[in-house]
Amino acid sequence: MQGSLWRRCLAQLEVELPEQQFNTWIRPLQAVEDGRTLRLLAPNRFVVDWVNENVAGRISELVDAVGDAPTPAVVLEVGSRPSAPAMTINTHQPIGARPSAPAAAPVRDVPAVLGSRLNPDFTFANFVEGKSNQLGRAAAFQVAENPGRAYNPLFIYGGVGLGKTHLMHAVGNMIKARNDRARVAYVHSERFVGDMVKALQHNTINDFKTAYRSLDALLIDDIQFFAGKDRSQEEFFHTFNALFEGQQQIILTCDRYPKEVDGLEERLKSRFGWGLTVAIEPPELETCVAILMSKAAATRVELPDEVAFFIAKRIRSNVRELEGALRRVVANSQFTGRAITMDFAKEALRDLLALQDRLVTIENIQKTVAEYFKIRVADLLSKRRSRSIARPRQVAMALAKELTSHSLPEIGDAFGGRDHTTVLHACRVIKELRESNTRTSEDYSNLLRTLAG
Ligand SMILES: Nc1ncnc2c1ncn2[C@@H]1O[C@H](COP(=O)(O)OP(=O)(O)OP(=O)(O)O)[C@@H](O)[C@H]1O
Repeated sequence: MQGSLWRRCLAQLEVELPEQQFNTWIRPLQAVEDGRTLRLLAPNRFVVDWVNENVAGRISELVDAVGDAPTPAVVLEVGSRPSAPAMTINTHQPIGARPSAPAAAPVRDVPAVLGSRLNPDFTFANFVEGKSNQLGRAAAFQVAENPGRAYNPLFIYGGVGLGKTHLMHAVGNMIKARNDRARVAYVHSERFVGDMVKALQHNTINDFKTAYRSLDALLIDDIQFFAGKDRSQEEFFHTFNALFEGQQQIILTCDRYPKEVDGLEERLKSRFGWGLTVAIEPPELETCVAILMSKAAATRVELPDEVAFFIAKRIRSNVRELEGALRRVVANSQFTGRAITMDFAKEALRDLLALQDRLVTIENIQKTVAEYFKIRVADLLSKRRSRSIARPRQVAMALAKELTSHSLPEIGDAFGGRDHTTVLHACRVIKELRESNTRTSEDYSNLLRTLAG
């Protein structure tokens, strides 16, 4: 059982920390208490580093406050207890709900209704690691090594084309590589909805249910498509519960943090947070360059460093666009027989770059918003809180969220180093005001038109 001292600390931390932080960093900790020491075992070094930097002091204070004298020493390290699944610190997880997968199913193939749609090209080996995706990759790798037991569900979210699907397939491929009898299915959420509708029409919903529930791992991509589809959510809710209780692995991706998906049932949102929720951020320049080099090497194309840097600097939106640009350069070079040089790349990408130049940047938004409200950009970045500055700042933040692929922390940074929760708050306020206040609604629409045409 989980030690009572840590349980009391946990209860307090759950109240004090934002839910996402608590779920990501604190919930995965496993506690071992012996009266003198409270050992906190973290699944990997990222968790250790984060806890050390952000909450270690607070944990010590809480242990001081709630522990018996003499206060136990707190030790934080990477590790896990041997019987991890039953003892994982997960206040919602039914402990020992079902110890193992159902007894030997007669056929171990993925049922026909699902088909195995894993893409063999998406592996860990060709996934380039960088600061932006480090935690996501580490978590995915652990899930692949220990499906159903490391983090369940694993929820990966982030903007388009940043590698969520790639990571998800990488997990599936690794699970299959380690155990070719494992039933792993990748299903886009639109396909789930479509298959379910068909099953209802053809009266085969029971087969549909059995098929999904017999999996060892279910990977569902882009779950934002479930929004507003109540019957599918209902079905998925039961599938989720059945898999979760059987300790079968669930991996989900989404273009945003689960709580922010409008039209998704609360009970699903809360379940999505039971395991680990990780964000994939847009890659920084060096990672973009490394991705380009790796993709070029995979197709045996020689890509000079300076050209890789040039493409990475100019195409900043996402990895898919980056790949598209590289493909275009390579195709042109193969077609014309010319070597890939800087001049060649500039020429090959001329149209794309012109388009890119017209894309909206945060700086551009700040400039336009400042002009519109007749204030200075510096005001937007300042700490001033008067309404005449704070409201335009919130509008600018909401526009940055809507029109760019930058993450909330990046937007916060670009507005004078603000926290991502401030950006989130701004987006919510503006969304509400656009519905209730004509003035704000008009201002916002005018700005949208100016910026995005
Ligand atoms: N870190 C990376 N290393 C190598 N390739 C990457 C990386 N990140 C993304 N990619 C590549 O970028 C392309 C887009 O990635 P992917 O389809 O996984 O994005 P996504 O986040 O699922 O996007 P969407 O939300 O649109 O589904 C893929 O070809 C993928 O291989």
